[in-house]
Amino acid sequence: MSAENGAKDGTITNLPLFETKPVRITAGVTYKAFAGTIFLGILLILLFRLTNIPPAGQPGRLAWICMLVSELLFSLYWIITQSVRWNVVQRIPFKDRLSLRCEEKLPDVDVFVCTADPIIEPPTLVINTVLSVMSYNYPTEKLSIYLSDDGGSEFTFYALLEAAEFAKYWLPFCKRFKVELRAPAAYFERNLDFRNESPAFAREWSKVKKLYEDMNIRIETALKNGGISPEVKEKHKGFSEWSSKTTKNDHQSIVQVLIGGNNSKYVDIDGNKLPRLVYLSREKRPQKPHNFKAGSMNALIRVSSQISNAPIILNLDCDMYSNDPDAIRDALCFFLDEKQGYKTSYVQHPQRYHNLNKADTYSSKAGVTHKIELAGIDGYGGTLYCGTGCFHRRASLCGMKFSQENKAELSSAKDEIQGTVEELEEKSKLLANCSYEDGTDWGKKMGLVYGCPVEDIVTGLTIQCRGWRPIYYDPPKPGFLGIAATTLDQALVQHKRWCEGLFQIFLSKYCPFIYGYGKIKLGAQMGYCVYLWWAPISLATVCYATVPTLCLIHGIQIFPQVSSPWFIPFAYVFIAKYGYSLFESLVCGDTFERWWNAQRIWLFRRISSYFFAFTDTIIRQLGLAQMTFTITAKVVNDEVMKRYENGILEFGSSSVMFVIITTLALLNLFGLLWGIKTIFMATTMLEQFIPQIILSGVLVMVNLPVYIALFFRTDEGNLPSSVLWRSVVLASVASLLPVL
Ligand SMILES: O=c1ccn([C@@H]2O[C@H](COP(=O)(O)OP(=O)(O)O[C@H]3O[C@H](CO)[C@@H](O)[C@H](O)[C@H]3O)[C@@H](O)[C@H]2O)c(=O)[nH]1
Ligand SMILES: [Mn+2]
Repeated sequence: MSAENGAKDGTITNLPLFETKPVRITAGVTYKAFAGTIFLGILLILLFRLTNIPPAGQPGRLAWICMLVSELLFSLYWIITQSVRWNVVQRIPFKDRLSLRCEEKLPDVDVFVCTADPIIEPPTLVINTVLSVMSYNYPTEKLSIYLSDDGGSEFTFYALLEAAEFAKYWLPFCKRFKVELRAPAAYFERNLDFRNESPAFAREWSKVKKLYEDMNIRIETALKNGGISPEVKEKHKGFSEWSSKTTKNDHQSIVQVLIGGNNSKYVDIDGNKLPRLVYLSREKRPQKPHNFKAGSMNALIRVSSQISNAPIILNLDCDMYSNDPDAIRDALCFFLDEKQGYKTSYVQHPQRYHNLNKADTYSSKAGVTHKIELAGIDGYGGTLYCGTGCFHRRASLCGMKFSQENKAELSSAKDEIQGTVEELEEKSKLLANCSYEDGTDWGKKMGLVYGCPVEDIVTGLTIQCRGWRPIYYDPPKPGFLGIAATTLDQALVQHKRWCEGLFQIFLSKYCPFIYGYGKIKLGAQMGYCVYLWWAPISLATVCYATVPTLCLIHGIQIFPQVSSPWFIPFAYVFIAKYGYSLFESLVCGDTFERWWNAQRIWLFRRISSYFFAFTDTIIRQLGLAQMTFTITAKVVNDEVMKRYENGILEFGSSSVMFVIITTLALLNLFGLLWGIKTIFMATTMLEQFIPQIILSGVLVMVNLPVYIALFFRTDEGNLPSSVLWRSVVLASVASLLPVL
């Protein structure tokens, strides 16, 4: 307290605006000793495999070699994952000091929100995100919000117009009553106890809620009618940009400054200025590649440089609303700190979600990833840029190299910007045209990097390699909340895209070990590979989930028998690894149930998403296919939602991914049944198969919901019989084929 008081007489300037603390979930030595024992176990396993390869001609030789390769892959991966556990750090900003010291020189901030499709990403969802950032506790004259609409939809434009109107009530309401949650949908969903509130509040609350609901109805009605009424269209010149020929993939640039300029109509009902609000839909032509989200971000960077040119940029996906009205101030501590701030390129928040069910069925929470792994990479200065919830320094995002000299202040550049709103719009349109980037460094050395489905990760890497130091900030109260996948199909498709992109980075010139060599720390290079290796590691999992079972069915032994001393390292590594994984999850706030579900989802991802990502990436590397980007759906019907809330896995289609999952589940069921039969027949060879029977048993337990969906469920989310037949055939053929 006394230090804070000292601020007034200036002594506080030597107190930092943020602090970095090491995090220990176990004492360093304990963990290192423990990891050492696992490492020893791994070496013994590899030694056993190497020294016991069956001679040529004996059945099971190939199977044995597959196991050897898998164990090698697992071992390498285990070593890689150590990097993110040895140097975990926590960042703590002091926004009170910021307010005391920097209130006058707070920089301008531009917020970019990306949307791409009015059906998959409903306009009412998009404007919730927009409203949550418009109402930040930040000087409104320093705040600009840009919505990039890759859907080129007049519904989204219309919704944004409505939001601009509603903001006149919403902002004063939030500020007057210090509302904590500033995304209206989420806010009004909460039950309030009006007994503790003043009558004035209750009155305002009902009034604003009514305004909000009416607005939503207007937007949804327009969508349902498939068009916007002529009366509405007359009210804004912007609608003239749409004609009957406008489609998502074929239209000119549209830039509309909805709020901005010094016109008095841009104030809220209390007479306070509103933040600037801009709608952008960059030009799209069918013959021109548009580079998906990366393309839209680069158009945003250029257009905003024309209109507000703020030195700090916050980048959000359309489903990710701000959950903390002070998030900008927290982030600024990392940029404005007098000693270290000038090195900061971006401040990444973890991706958190507001729609998780209790069991976290699809393991979206990823507690260990967020609390340990990502914070562990930060310890080596390698924080990943994750595409949303990220504050950037405009200079570093635009390709500038870090140098000690450019300690340039994060001052605002808006004085230089001149011209009427119309002039700005016209100039900006040119910057959003698809031909603008021809022959430039955009997508290569400037802005977000093109050509990769995880444009964020690769862009973050290039920024670090230019000498900047990003920060991973995981606040106790989530800064942003998005929508997690609510069906298995969505979850697997999303992970397939990520995994493909990640593996592609590893195979490209951006491979961290090569591109990052000498530029980022070894720990960071390894940390990247925890994710970039998802695809190749899946091969080891596919092998482990099939080969031992197939061997079991054919009476081929693949693990040391239980009485052999060689069995000890296998058992130890298995138990220690999974035991520690459970411990970590619990420490990160998960429950046993969530951890168990996570194991299932990891298995599913690896045998389907990641495996397909591996094969597809190889095909793409051979030049046989082109990059795609499947947008993750953000809405599902009520029935699906109900099942999700009850933690029931949602299959409901005959996707190939499901066929693979089911085939493996059935195969292991066959294996286990064969094992049980052997136990009852009590033959002498039983002992040597116990490890394989246990493995099949564990896999069967993990797959229980699959059997239930196959044989017992009758709801729409079950596994269709076509999947059953196909996988029965596949599993039977696999078990009948001889094991080499
Ligand atoms: O052509 C496109 C495609 C997508 N988007 C936007 O990109 C965002 C992310 O797309 P989404 O389908 O929600 O993908 P996710 O898998 O949820 O996104 C994660 O992974 C992406 C990389 O694969 C990152 O870009 C995202 O920021 C990150 O949240 C959304 O706001 C989209 O509107 C565009 O603007 N243009
Ligand atoms: Mn998303």
